[in-house]
Amino acid sequence: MYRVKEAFYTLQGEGAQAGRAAVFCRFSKCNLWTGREKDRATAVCDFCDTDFLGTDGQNGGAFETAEALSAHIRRLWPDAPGAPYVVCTGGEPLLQLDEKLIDAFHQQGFEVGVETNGTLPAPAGIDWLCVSPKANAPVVIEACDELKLVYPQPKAMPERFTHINARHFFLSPMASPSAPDNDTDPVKQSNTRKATDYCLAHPRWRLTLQMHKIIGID
Ligand SMILES: C[S@@+](CC[C@H](N)C(=O)[O-])C[C@H]1O[C@@H](n2cnc3c(N)ncnc32)[C@H](O)[C@@H]1O
Ligand SMILES: Nc1nc2[nH]cc(C(=O)O)c2c(=O)[nH]1
Ligand code: SF4
Ligand SMILES: [Mg+2]
Repeated sequence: MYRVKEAFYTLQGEGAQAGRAAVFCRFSKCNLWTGREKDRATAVCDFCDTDFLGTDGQNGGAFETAEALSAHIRRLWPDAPGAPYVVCTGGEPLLQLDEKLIDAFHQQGFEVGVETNGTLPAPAGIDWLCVSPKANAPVVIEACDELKLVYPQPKAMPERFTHINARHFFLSPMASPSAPDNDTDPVKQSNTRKATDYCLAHPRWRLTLQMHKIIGID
């Protein structure tokens, strides 16, 4: 059984695939926060900008089989040329994503991207793996396509992750959890300046912005 909070067609807003059309499959649950506001202050990850509780979002639900979920996601891809792309996110997708589901997405013609906090092993077959470490949570994934670190995190500064075998190293300025866009988020504006300064001083790192919050889409 796979539990999905929501699924929607949009542009990937972050990282090296930013601007690419994708179906986002947002899995329910996370291992670093319950998703309840009352628990945020004591959570390992306390800045999450996402509601991943339950299965009640748009196109959400509980799916008995990998075939059922992959067919559901396929229906959200347009009938037009261009390589179909699904981004598995959450919550923490690696609590649920298994090889069976990756195979089923491939059967439907999708390339499979994953956004993970890196604390759980990744199944084989992922086409694009993005690891985004959180506070002092141990990262067990040692190779990925992109390392996308939310900045600044006092317990997860960039130097801790440069040993990871990644094609790209990104800093993503930390947004206020509930701000709908950048214009109404002075904390994010200040964090963007800090991330910019870090990248200028450490050119291995590149700046990435949450493009969807700039252009006002999901
Ligand atoms: C909601 S998480 C879900 C996937 C996975 N649990 C993870 O943390 O990578 C999706 C992406 O949003 C980023 N994110 C979450 N809260 C954020 C915030 N307040 N500001 C900037 N990025 C944030 C995460 O770091 C991650 O790259
Ligand atoms: N457009 C858009 N791009 C994204 N990239 C990563 C996201 C996520 O929440 O995993 C995300 C998201 O929520 N929306
Ligand atoms: S950002 Fe990722 S790791 Fe942190 S609480 Fe949200 S879903 Fe979990
Ligand atoms: Mg998001």
